[in-house]
Amino acid sequence: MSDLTLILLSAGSSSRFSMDVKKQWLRIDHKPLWYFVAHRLQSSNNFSKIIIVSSSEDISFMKNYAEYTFVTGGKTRQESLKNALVEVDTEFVLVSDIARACISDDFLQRIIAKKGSSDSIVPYLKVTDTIVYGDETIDREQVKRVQTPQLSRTKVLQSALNQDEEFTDESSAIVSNGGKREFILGEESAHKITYIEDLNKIPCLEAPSQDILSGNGFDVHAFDDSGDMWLGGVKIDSELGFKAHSDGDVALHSLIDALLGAAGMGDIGMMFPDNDESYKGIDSKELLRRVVTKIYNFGFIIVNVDITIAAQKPRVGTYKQAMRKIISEILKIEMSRVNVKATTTEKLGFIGREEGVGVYANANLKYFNWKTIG
Ligand SMILES: C[C@@](CO)(OP(=O)(O)O)[C@H](O)COP(=O)(O)OP(=O)(O)OC[C@H]1O[C@@H](n2ccc(N)nc2=O)[C@H](O)[C@@H]1O
Repeated sequence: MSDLTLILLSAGSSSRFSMDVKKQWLRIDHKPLWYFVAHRLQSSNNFSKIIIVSSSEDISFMKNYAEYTFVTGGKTRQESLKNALVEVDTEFVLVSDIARACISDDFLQRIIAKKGSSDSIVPYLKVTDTIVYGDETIDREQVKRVQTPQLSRTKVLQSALNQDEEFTDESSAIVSNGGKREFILGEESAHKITYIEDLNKIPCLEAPSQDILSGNGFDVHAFDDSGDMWLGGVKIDSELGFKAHSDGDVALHSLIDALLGAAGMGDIGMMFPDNDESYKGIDSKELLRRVVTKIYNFGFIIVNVDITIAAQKPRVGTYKQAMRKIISEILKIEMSRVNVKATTTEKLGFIGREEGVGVYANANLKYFNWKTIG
């Protein structure tokens, strides 16, 4: 049984990355970055446990990829680390930032080889530039650029993090609390992805797969006599409405299921339960906006969508263009990539008996190709 646990911190907001996609969801082939890093480190060493720290929204999607121990992060890196340490039951712990994607096997083994020789094993890089601190030029031989992963004695680290002061790395907390650290030479390839430009400095990452990811949706709603009918994001002139918890826009619900399906994110009822009071009467365009935000945040782009409304009534011909316009605006794609069509069922079945409307939808996604930027 290994005496070493791996903690990967991936709860950052990616605010400095300033793109729709959160950096932990950049793809390498089909693997999101967080999973690429965890899988790469797992292949290099037999850890007792691998703990991934992220937001609850990310964790619910991360579980699609692997069965690691997932821990919800805190407001700061230190708080996230304290949350993760609760799950550690080994003498030693290796902590790394998910944004350091290209940690080589040699680098990892050099750190692990030092296990036990100090309270904290800390990789660093030398500085070659002239360093001016305030107005004073300081001796750069004394300056170290500290990296992760850092290997700590678990109990020493837990004690060090109980101080009030916030630290940006484990070794600083440990030394501040009277512990010892030993520096070892790091490596440039363990560069941390912070800004978009950093993507050009990460040699080990191959481009995302360019496969098309296809999903489909189907939804049905019965008519009611509310006279408040919304369909495809557009108000329909009708004495009828749709029986529903939300505004009943069955076309947008079907489109949402197609988008979630293509992304592997389950279905609309999982994301917006129809017994949740906060969705009572909600405008389904708002539900679609939340899904689109999640789609872009998690590293997808929308290629095209196609919607088929199966209904004896209302006739939707005159509304199609308005539907395509509002849907393309919400999806942030050209209107030419949004198709809306309609069909009757030749008076067959519940649709033919004018009891309600059914809608089929297809959506095609791709991974955001970060290799084409910067
Ligand atoms: C939009 C919302 C929110 O207001 O309600 P409506 O306005 O349509 O009523 C819901 O998201 C609309 O969810 P939708 O998925 O269409 O509702 P349902 O068909 O009742 O399914 C609800 C949930 O039950 C699950 N489900 C459904 C059918 C089934 N045989 N087994 C299941 O486990 C589905 O995975 C779904 O997550």
